[in-house]
Amino acid sequence: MAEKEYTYQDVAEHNTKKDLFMVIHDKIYDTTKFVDEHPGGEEVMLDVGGQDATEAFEDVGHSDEARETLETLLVGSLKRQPGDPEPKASQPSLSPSANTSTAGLGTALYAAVFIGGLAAYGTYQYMQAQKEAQN
Ligand code: HEM
Repeated sequence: MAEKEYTYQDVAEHNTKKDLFMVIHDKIYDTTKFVDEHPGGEEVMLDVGGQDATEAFEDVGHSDEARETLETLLVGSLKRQPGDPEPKASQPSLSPSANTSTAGLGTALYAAVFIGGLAAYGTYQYMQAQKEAQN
């Protein structure tokens, strides 16, 4: 069966108890049949009906069993359109600025070690010179 593609607009139309879709990790799930069986209650399901439920689903820390159930409800994948919200990632994404500052720290560390080395070398040279002056 070819995977059907839905836009956020398509999913948003399925937001009632009788017709309930949700987006989790950019996949579309038809949770209509499951909503009554949900151990976490129907209320929370209806809250995110027709929307991206990735964060809500992941925040609970659902079991592997819950994830297996989820897979049986798969009906398609999300067709992202310009202007749609970014994928909701549960893991913190590294922003470019965070990367730069980490790189900056590395460079500073190398610089510190290098300067330390120079100072030690300088001291050594100085002591050698002192020794020779004594002879
Ligand atoms: C189709 C999607 C979902 C499936 C298949 C699912 C399945 C389950 C299952 C099997 C449990 C029992 C505990 C476990 O095995 O982890 C559970 C508990 C729970 N779920 Fe979901 N769930 C879904 C979506 C959601 C969403 C979107 C929310 C929140 C907005 C939610 C909130 C909860 C909560 C709060 C519990 C804990 C209930 C308790 O411990 O008393 N679930 N879910």
